[in-house]
Amino acid sequence: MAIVLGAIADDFTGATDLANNLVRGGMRCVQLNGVPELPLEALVDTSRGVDAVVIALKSRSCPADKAVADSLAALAWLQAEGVRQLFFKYCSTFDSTDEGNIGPVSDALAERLGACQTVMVPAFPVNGRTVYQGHLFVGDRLLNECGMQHHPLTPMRDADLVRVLARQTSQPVGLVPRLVIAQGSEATRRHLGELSQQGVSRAVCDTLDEGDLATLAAAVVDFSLVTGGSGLGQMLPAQYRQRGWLDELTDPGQLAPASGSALVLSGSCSTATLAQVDHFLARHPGFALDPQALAEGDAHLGEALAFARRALAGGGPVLLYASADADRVRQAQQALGVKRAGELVEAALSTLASSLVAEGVGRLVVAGGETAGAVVSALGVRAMRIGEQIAPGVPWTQATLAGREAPLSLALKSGNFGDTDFFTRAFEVLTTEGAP
Ligand SMILES: Nc1ncnc2c1ncn2[C@@H]1O[C@H](COP(=O)(O)OP(=O)(O)OP(=O)(O)O)[C@@H](O)[C@H]1O
Ligand SMILES: O=C(O)[C@@H](O)C(=O)CO
Repeated sequence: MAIVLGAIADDFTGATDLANNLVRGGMRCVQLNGVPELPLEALVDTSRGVDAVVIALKSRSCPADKAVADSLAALAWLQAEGVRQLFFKYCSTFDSTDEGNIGPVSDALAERLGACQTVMVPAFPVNGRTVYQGHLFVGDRLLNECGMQHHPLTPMRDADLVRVLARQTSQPVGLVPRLVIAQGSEATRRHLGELSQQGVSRAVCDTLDEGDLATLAAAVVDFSLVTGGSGLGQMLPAQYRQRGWLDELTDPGQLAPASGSALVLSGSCSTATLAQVDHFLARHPGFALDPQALAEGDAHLGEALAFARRALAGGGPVLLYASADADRVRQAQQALGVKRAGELVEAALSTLASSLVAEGVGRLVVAGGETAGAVVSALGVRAMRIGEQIAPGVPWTQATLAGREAPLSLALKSGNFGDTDFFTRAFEVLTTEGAP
């Protein structure tokens, strides 16, 4: 059967989040990192069939024109592969700035696809992200009070998504309210049609729970372009199956047993990650990277590497992190600039990953989407298979690396996903070589 869904994710953790939900919905899904340069068949084994391809980009916080260019290149590749529906995946906390990139990328994709209207469905209720009257909540807090107002790159200081999106696009933005969604998919489709007649081409959708997501999935299954978080991706496979676009439920297959030592790299400063770092450090060794020390030369990075080597020789797992609270992030950003502080951390974690994977790390957890994009690109990971779920939105994945016999097991954790014990639990749920 043809590829049903092509997705473009604006960061790497978001891509594995979506791929995970598609696999759990019974789709055979492949994640490709960066705009592919070769046809699918040249990149992965397609003999079991592929229902969905998720392309991970690092386009969330780069300049809007680059995000648009990369997304259009990814779309061209997906169109050449012949996908039925296009999904633009962004964060369940709608991470963006007033310049973009959600608005400009959605506009460019819609224009190229000839889509008169698309929906914005960021909600991911299982992880506490819901939308009501167009306002995004994380748990019981509005988006701008949940910690996201301190994000190092895309601080979210407004919870009203209609207003947030309106600042990023010249397209008219409207709302599909819960009152309509509660009446079912027919009423929702009708409401979208009415909005379209009024010229509203971007529809932010309220969503309180998975029932609402299922209703929305049924209402938009025939749209050429949908946008949102992985929650919508969780519900689309059932719609595709009803239309006969998918084979009966497929077994996503198991990953090979993992091998090699265990390392966690964290560049995420999100609230959940900070608690996970503390929890890990109470049990295992860790080294804190300081962006200002990194700016002074290679010595700090050398210390981190030496620390990791010693600790990994002791059995691991080991944590190397730049994760810091809002005050320390602000301090680093004031001294170095926002961009440079982020780049120094991403470059350091990428260098550490490359050295330590070459020396035998085989189980790697990376926290943070931008961080994961940098690390995974530095490792040269082009394609990933999805395996067991560690927490909602975070699966183990496996990649084949040039010059490495055993596959690398990789988990890319979105900043605010996972319970406090995520970094230790991740290694416990992974099947390792020699385990009974
Ligand atoms: N101590 C620090 N000072 C300044 N910037 C930092 C510091 N630590 C990390 N950063 C930067 O902050 C950014 C964090 O973004 P990242 O996407 O990796 O995490 P996240 O937003 O929590 O994750 P996600 O996008 O998956 O929710 C990165 O660019 C990282 O390099
Ligand atoms: O949707 C989410 O919250 C995540 O997949 C993500 O994109 C974090 O970067």
